[in-house]
Amino acid sequence: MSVVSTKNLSFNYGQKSILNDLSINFDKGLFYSIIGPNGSGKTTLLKLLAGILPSDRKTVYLKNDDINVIKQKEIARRLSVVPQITDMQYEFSVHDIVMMGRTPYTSRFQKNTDKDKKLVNDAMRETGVSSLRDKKITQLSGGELQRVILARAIAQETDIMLLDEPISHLDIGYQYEISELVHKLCKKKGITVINIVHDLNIAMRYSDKILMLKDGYIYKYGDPEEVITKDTIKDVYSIDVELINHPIIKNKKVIIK
Ligand SMILES: Nc1ncnc2c1ncn2[C@@H]1O[C@H](COP(=O)(O)OP(=O)(O)OP(=O)(O)O)[C@@H](O)[C@H]1O
Repeated sequence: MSVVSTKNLSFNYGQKSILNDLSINFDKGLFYSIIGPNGSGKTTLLKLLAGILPSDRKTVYLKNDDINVIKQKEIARRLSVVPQITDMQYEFSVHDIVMMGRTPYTSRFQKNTDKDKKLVNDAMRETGVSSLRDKKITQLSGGELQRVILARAIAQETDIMLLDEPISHLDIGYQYEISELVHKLCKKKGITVINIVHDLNIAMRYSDKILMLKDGYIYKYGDPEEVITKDTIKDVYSIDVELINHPIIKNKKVIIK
């Protein structure tokens, strides 16, 4: 069953057409990657799926509900977002930010429950930010901030997680750890992950399905090895690659020639 879907979704910024007639279903518990060149519409699509950008009626659905008729707080109980750029101007602590993941479940003056505290501590531990607990959010490195924002999304306990290049600022160790963690959340908790990623090898390794965008159109959609081929990469990114079998990992590796 689809937990998120689009039906003939199009989007313009002013006169400029950004997305064209996208119809796609995202099913429960699968790991989806969205790939495509800079400016192909990936972030725009993610924002429409999250209800951050307004969509036309009956073009974006969470289960069977048109996202336009779902209240913001209810959307936040169903879907969490790890955005590309998080502009942190306020002097919140890391712990405060992760606790904000619990906001969809609490009323204004309600105190945090034991469950809230446990979920927040667990999420901070899983993302390796427990030692930063009392640090100001404005004093973090790009990679630390990315992990804190992921912790907030985990604490939000949603069935759907949308991530916009969540590993772009991470060192190679954390790139691997965070990718593994998000994959584990998907497979163990049945969370549907929709992940924008530039690294084709990461996409190949973790995805159940890949959506490849070009100029706001779905260029190709399917299993990783159907989508990432010499021909599609040449056509979409204008580069020559080889796909080779790796002796240890089961997925093919993309090598630039
Ligand atoms: N607020 C905005 N106003 C006008 N045009 C915008 C706005 N945001 C994005 N665009 C344009 O929409 C197009 C798609 O942008 P989008 O951010 O969705 O691409 P992307 O595939 O995520 O790119 P990247 O890989 O660089 O992050 C681009 O041409 C961009 O310049």
